[in-house]
Order: sequence, then structure tokens, then C-alpha cells
Amino acid sequence: MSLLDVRNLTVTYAGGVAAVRGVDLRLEAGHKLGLAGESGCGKSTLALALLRLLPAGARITGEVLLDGEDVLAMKWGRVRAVRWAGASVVFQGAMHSLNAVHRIGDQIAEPILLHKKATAAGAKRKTGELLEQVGLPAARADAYPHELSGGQRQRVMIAMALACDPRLIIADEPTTALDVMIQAQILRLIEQLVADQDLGLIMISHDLAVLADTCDRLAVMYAGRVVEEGPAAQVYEDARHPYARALSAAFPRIGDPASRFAPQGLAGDPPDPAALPSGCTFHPRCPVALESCPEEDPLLRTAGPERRAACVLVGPPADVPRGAREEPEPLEEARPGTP
Ligand SMILES: Nc1ncnc2c1ncn2[C@@H]1O[C@H](COP(=O)(O)OP(=O)(O)OP(=O)(O)O)[C@@H](O)[C@H]1O
Repeated sequence: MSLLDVRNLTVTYAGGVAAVRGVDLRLEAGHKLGLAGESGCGKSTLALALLRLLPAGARITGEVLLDGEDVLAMKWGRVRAVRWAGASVVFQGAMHSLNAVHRIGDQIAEPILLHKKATAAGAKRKTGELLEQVGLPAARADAYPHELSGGQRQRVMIAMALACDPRLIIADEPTTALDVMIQAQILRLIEQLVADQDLGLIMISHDLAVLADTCDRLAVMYAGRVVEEGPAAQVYEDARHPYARALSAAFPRIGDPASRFAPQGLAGDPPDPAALPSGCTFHPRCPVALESCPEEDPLLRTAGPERRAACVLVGPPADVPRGAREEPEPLEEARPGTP
């Protein structure tokens, strides 16, 4: 059984905003999956949907099996427990996620007291251990967020995410606000923790190069769909979907000085998810679109060993046509998620 098995996940916000459309993903313990794509392609919505953290009114269908248990079918009490002990999220911008008026030690201890039912002394001890695990002295527990640097605050966020010994970490742009040196340190820390504790990692970033460097597999999203998925190095170096190729070409290559000065961009803007183009949603921007692409909505198909891409140029579809699946009743999030 996979640690995480996402099946046909669809999220629609109020106003018909189709933010995530029929996503299938799998992740095993000890593995790292990178989720890439332009701003607005649905990466964060997908991450939030995994733990039912979406705002009220969002409609979700599909299955999110975490260790075989469907998060979308759980009662709220179970969802809250799973948010810390099953999977937890490291958000971008630690300054906004930490409470400015509480010492960081108290903030790390809170979920341990609440979800692990630890004693005050036990929670304090665990907090010190967590701080040391993320490379901070245990004594920093007494500090307030403003007394720490950006990198230290992001380490605190990681310590918080690990507080209840989760099996899966979802890191949403964990290093975006940090300078390159600190970014590299935080990425290495995350990699080391994942390896040491046999965790699963989903890392979200618009930066394909960072994901290719950190993750085993990459999934590239466009307009709410995964359009390419496969081993990280292969997707980065030799993408099969024209969008994934364009995204990859937008990053300079180490050892190729020319690419540093002339990374290629992609013309046009991502589509409005409330008014998606017909057929393949990428066709208005696609440099190799066929005449049939405005009519044909391509499913993911086999693009090599352990590789899939959603483009008619890749070959015939490998999957069950989505329309042939049984569509379950949508889950309408009734209230904002509280930890
Ligand atoms: N609460 C909401 N209500 C309505 N639409 C929303 C809401 N949150 C996000 N959206 C829309 O859903 C789409 C996907 O947004 P999402 O934030 O998931 O994308 P993203 O790939 O994570 O982007 P970014 O990299 O900028 O964070 C966007 O068009 C966004 O405007």
C-alpha cells in the first residue's frame, strides 16, 4: 500500500473555478515528489485539499488515501488528528505562519500537548529535541519569532511540522522567501529528515530546477491537471509535454553558460480556470499544437518507463478514460479548517 494515493482529485471553488481537475498521484514512504507549474496552476489547492484545509464552499471529489484511509471521507475529529500525526504542512513565509506574540517553544509544544497528550515536561523535552533536529539550539525555544532570522524561522516551521511524528510532509514553497545559501541549507535539511525518518515528501515550487535537485519524481501541473510525471532528472532534462519542456527551458542550466543569459520563456498567460480553453487547455500557447488540439482533451499516457504525459504527440492514452469512471458525490467543505 502506498503512503499516499490520490485518485481523480478535483477541486472547484465558488464561481466555477476549476482549480484542480482529476489529479492522480502516488507517493511511497521515503520518496520525494516535486509539484511544479506556473502561478495559479493549482499546486497549493492540491496540497490544501490533501488535508482538507480548503476554504468553505470548495467542492472536492475523488479520493485521498493516506496509508489506505480516505481523508475526504473522514469525520472532522479524525481529520484534525491526521493533520499533525499523519501529514503536516510547511507553508512559505514563516513570519506569517508563526504567532509573533508567543515564544517559538510554546508554538512547537502546542500540537504535542494537544495531539500527543504529552505532559508539559514531555512536550518541553520533545520541543528541545525537535529544535536540535532542525539545527537550532534547544535554548532557542525561549525566543520570539522576530528574534530569529528568516532561515531560522523556516527551521522552526519544519520542527513544528515534525512535532507529532507525521508520515508525510507537504512543503509549499518552503524556501521561496530565503536567499540562495539559506535556501540550499533548508533543502538539505528537509532531504536529510525525509531520509532519516523514512517520511514521504511533497514539495511544491514554481522552481523546477530546485525540485529536480531535491526530489525523486516530478509532476508538472498546468491549468489544474498533471500534464507530465516521471523521474525528476528525466522530466527536467527531457520533458515530453510541450508545457513541461517550456517550463524546464525557462531555467538556466549548470555547465551551459549560454542558457544563463538566454533562458527561453513561454508566450501568453495561463488560462482563467473559470473559463478554460476547449480541448487541450495548453493549445493556445503550444508551439507544436495540431489542428485537432482545440477539440481533443488528452489524458495522461505512457511516455516511457514510469513516465506519463498528457499530449496527443506522446502516443495513445494508457489510462481508463476519465469519463468512464464512476463520479462520486462531491464533498463540499462546510467550514474553514482548524488545526
Ligand atoms: N479561495 C479561492 N477562491 C476562489 N479561487 C481560488 C481560491 N484560491 C485559489 N483560487 C484560484 O484557483 C486557482 C489555483 O490557485 P492555487 O493557489 O492553487 O495555484 P498555485 O499554483 O498554488 O499558485 P501560486 O504558485 O501562485 O501559489 C487560481 O486561479 C486561483 O486564483
